[in-house]
Amino acid sequence: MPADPTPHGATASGAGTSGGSPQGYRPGQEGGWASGDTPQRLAQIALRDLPWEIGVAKPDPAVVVDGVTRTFGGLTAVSVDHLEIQRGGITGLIGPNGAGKTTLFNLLTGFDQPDTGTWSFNGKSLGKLSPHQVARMGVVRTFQLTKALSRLTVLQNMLLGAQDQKGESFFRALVPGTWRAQEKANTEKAMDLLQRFKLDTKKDDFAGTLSGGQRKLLEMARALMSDPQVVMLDEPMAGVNPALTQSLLGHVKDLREQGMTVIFVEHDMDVVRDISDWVVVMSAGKIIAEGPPESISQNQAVVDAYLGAHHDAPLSAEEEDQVLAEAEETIARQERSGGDVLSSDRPKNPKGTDR
Ligand SMILES: Nc1ncnc2c1ncn2[C@@H]1O[C@H](COP(=O)(O)OP(=O)(O)OP(=O)(O)O)[C@@H](O)[C@H]1O
Repeated sequence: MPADPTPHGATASGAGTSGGSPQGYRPGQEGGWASGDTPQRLAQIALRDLPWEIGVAKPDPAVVVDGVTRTFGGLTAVSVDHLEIQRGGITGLIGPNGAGKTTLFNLLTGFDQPDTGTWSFNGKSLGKLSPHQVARMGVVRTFQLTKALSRLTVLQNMLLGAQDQKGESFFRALVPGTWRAQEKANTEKAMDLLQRFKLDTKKDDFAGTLSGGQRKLLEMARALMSDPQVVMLDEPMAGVNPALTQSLLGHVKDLREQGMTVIFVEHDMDVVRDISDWVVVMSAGKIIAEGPPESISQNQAVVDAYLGAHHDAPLSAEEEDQVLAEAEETIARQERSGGDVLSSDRPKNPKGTDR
């Protein structure tokens, strides 16, 4: 835990009152908000003043998680007592391989169902909803291993991300005039986004021909087709070459500037420090710390469970064997499930991070 768990002299009592106003600051106060501050700036100020405590209430939470557990056989993959995600902020979710980050993403977005617990967005329960229904409510995610469909073009992939595609409905399809207009609007929107992500010249290329970084960009652009309010990014930088990293980072920051709430999983601590307003650390399914980025490296539990790991050293022969065994297990599991496995099934790095 931090030496001073209530930095800047804030108290826990200021947190937890929803309604959109950060507590503990008044206009004109040193370091406080000014009338011209953007909602994002207000979110940053509000988060900066919170105690660095697990489960701390946020001034204006977009997502609230309570008592969510998910077990696989005897393994507890996720066990989160209470977590609030501040609206309009960028929250980094970090932790060693196998900590439960992807499983938590899967649960929050309807790709998996928990054993226990509730979670909500804007006060509305997201429990028992399908991924499609969750996306309609405004919460979308991307995947560690991108789900771009290789044999569809870039533009077709984008159009798949659009909500309320009237052309998908049988009865509406009988009245093509209704969906042609929407298809046109969706195509225009897709092209705007592709331009923003510098993929417009590739619109007719098959997604399978894109580089790893370009696929990540496509996945992010596609997620935006449904006008989400919360965007959950699972390792957006993994496998991206340095030339594209800055561009991707810029796009993530842009999401916040446009008023979206961002939650992202990342192993690269430089990236986490650069873009996060708040960091949540998981280990063995539990949240072991929460705080602003600068608080994390001071937290002994985090250093012990994650940062202090010898993850920059080369793999030993035993660790290589472990990676190979896990890869074989993943492939076998993929074959058993007909190839449709979630990204959480990929092999783990025994060093604790992917760096
Ligand atoms: N479908 C599944 N079946 C069985 N076990 C699973 C399944 N999905 C995840 N697990 C297990 O749950 C634990 C949490 O996995 P998860 O992928 O959520 O961790 P993570 O923090 O996202 O790791 P990484 O950083 O490697 O992606 C791991 O021990 C993993 O092996």
